[in-house]
Formats: sequence, C-alpha cells, structure tokens
Amino acid sequence: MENIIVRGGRQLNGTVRVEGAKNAVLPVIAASIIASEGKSIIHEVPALADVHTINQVLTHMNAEVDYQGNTVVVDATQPLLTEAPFEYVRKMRASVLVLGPLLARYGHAKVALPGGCAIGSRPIDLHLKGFEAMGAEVHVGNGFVEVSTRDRLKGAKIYLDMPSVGATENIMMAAALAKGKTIIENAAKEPEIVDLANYLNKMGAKVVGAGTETIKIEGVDKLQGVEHTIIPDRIEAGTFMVAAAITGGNVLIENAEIEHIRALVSKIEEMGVKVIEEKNGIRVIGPRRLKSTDIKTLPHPGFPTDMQSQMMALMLQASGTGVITETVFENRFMHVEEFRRMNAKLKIEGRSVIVEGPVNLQGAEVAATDLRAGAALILAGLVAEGRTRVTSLHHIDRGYVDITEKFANLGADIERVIQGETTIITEVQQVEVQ
Ligand SMILES: CC(=O)N[C@H]1[C@@H](OP(=O)(O)OP(=O)(O)OC[C@H]2O[C@@H](n3ccc(=O)[nH]c3=O)[C@H](O)[C@@H]2O)O[C@H](CO)[C@@H](O)[C@@H]1O
Ligand SMILES: C=C(OP(=O)(O)O)C(=O)O
Repeated sequence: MENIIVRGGRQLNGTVRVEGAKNAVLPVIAASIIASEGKSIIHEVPALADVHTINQVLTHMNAEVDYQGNTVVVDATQPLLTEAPFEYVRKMRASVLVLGPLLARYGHAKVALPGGCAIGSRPIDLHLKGFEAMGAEVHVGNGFVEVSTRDRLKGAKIYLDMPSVGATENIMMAAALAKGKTIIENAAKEPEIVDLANYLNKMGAKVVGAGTETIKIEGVDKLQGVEHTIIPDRIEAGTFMVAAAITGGNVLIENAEIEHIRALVSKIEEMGVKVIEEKNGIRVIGPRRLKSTDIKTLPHPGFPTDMQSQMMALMLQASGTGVITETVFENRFMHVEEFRRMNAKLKIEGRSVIVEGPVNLQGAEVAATDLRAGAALILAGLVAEGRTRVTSLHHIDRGYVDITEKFANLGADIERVIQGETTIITEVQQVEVQ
C-alpha cells in the first residue's frame, strides 16, 4: 500500500506548472468518438488515472487510442462497440460521457449505471431527460442504462432543473449530430463546457452560447477529427494557490487562468492573501496571519465545490469563525472527520461546517475520502506539527499528476512511500497501482 508522508513547517516558494484540466479532457476525449473521419489529436493531456480509464473505455469500444507525452490521438473511424461495462464506470463516473457521443453517431449506447459515490448519490436523470426530449428511448435495468433511437435524434428545447456539468456536456454532444436545433436552458457555465464547445465547433459542430445559461446547437451531418489543446486545470491551480497561502509562501502558478477562478481569488484575497496576475500565471503570496471568511459552493461562476475541502484546510489556519456551506453535493463533508483527527475544531450543521480557527494542527494518520479531500489533507499536513500520513492515494491519483514531486519542488517535506519505504513513482507504476 502506498502513502504520502508530509512533515509540516516548511514555507512553499518557487514555481509550479499546472496540467491540462481533468474535467475538460474527459469530455473532450469522449467527444472524439463522434468523429467518423480523421484523427483527433488532443494536447496538454494530464497523466491521470482518470485519463487512462477513459482511454481504456474507448479502446474497449474498438477506437484506436495512442497516448504519448501529453498528447492523445484517437482514431474512431472504424465501427465502434456501443457499450461501456461496469469495470470502467466503477473507477470513474465520467465514463457516462460516452452516452451522448455514441447515441449521436450510432443511435445506441449502453453504459453501466454509475451508482452513488463518496460525495453524494449523483444521479444521471437530467442526462436521460435530455436524450428523451431528443427522441431517444431510455431503458434502465440489470445495472445498465441503455439509450437508443431508430431515427436520427431530433433537436429539442431542454430545461435542466439544475445546471449539471455532465448533463450539459452529454446533451451538447448528442445534439451535435441531431436533426435541427437543440436549446439547453439553465445550462452549466463552467470553463470546461466552453472548452468542449470549442472542440466540437472545430470538429464541425454548430454550438453557440457555451459559458452562458442558454446553449444552442444546430445539428450537422458529421464531425471530423481535429487538433485541440486542453485548458489549464483550475482546481489543480487553486490547490497550489491554497498551498502558498497556508504556508505563508510565495508561489508562481504557471499556466493558471485567473478568469476561471475569480471566486476563489476573491475569497483568498478577503483572507489576506496577495494574488498577482503575471504574464505566465498567477503569483500567490501568503500573509503572516490569515483572516477567516464564509464560503458557499455554487455552480460556476460561484465558488467551486471541488475547492471546498482545500479551503477548509486554509480556514483552519485563519483567525475567527468561518462557515462553509456545500450546496452542490449532499455528502461532501467526509473529510471533516479526517481533519478532526488532526485536531481541527469543526462542527457540522446541516449543509454547513463551522470552522473555528486558528488551530494547531497535529500530524496524524488520515485517509483521502475523495480526490480533493486527499489534496486538502496534504495541505493541512504542510502546516501540521509532526508527521501526517495520507492513505487511499488512488483517489488523489485520479486528479493530480505528480502531486508529491510538485510539492517537494516547492520546498515541502513530503514523500510517497510503499510499505514504509521511499519510492519514486513513475507514471506507468501509478497506472498499475490504481
Ligand atoms: C468529470 C467532471 O467534470 N466532474 C465535475 C462535474 O461532475 P458532474 O458532471 O457529475 O456534476 P454535476 O454538475 O452533474 O452535478 C451537480 C449536482 O447535480 C446533481 N445531478 C446531476 C446530474 C443529474 O442528472 N441529476 C442530478 O441530480 C448531482 O447529484 C449534483 O448534486 O461537475 C461537478 C460540479 O461542479 C464537479 O464537482 C466535478 O468535478
Ligand atoms: C468530484 C470530482 O470529480 P468526478 O466528477 O470525476 O468524481 C472532482 O474533480 O473533484
């Protein structure tokens, strides 16, 4: 079993470069299977366990996938299987993102039902509602969801009860080849939606309005493979911003896009952190004393739920009482129990956590309960007294490339170990481990 060991007390200084965004690359790779002509060449692909999973899903379906350096090349011109079994969906819920592309191109898709996960029940009813509105039949049974249509999908007006990122992406991809116009109302506005729309448009689709609450898609007859570069990962960037802030350090986060993380920037500035936009990225300088604040997670452009646990770590070091309210996922406070093992004073009240700071965090044995919680525990470990051991690293490997090396390069006392021994983990080994 692998663990990360952090010894607290070092200030972080230097430069770190963020990777391409996990949440942008997964739908983009999924969308590449709509291309019936030409190869899709995708750059800035992060070497994450989730990327290997989506590549395996495509390979299972008969697409040719070549992954070298940070580039993935997908050739989906040959006939594809239209099923994704449980072994992939179990590892990664985003496997459901092949539903829209397969339905669009083949009129059929069958994917194992994702089920609940650590952060909430996460149904896919809105994805299915969208497909049904476009004329697809939906059948759920034996642990699978199957969507099919005898005729070509028809454009439709679809109102999402909530601005679901995955539903917006799946419907956008299905609508790309539908007959006529689809309008998605109350669509998700995340930067990753815009990246997917840009990619689809390069492939020949007609998508307008991505990044606003109304997206219009005029269906076309076919899409072709193109070259695309994935946007930077705003959550990885945010995690390093918090690392600089929590240690009172000075870190340049290269390749970070400030427009994608305004809500986070504004909150950490309220806490006394200095944020400077530079030519190559964002410089973050932590203050001597942090002031507490309140946070409410919301769909973009609100405060991202994927930064909630990292902010909890930061608020534990801030003076005063702060309230964190989670409105996106109903069960995303699993890390509270782990922070408490580190001497945190946290009180859960319904969908909020009251954070009393500052506390003297103490190193402890803690487990990552999801990928962001894992990163948050490392952040807490950076300032805790003594040694923190973080386990369940498969969560962290889903969303962070070389997190141990990146923190070590900034001056952290951190190492990844196997059964008590220090090891250097290569990308290939990481894939075998998950
Ligand atoms: C791979 C990826 O991009 N993951 C991101 C994506 O997840 P994901 O796309 O799964 O998140 P959604 O935006 O769909 O989920 C938001 C909320 O809507 C609910 N819901 C969603 C769909 C549905 O059909 N019915 C329904 O009730 C979910 O249970 C959740 O409570 O957006 C989340 C919210 O920003 C992020 O935390 C995830 O990192
Ligand atoms: C919740 C997350 O991802 P996923 O939707 O892939 O589980 C995340 O990236 O924090």
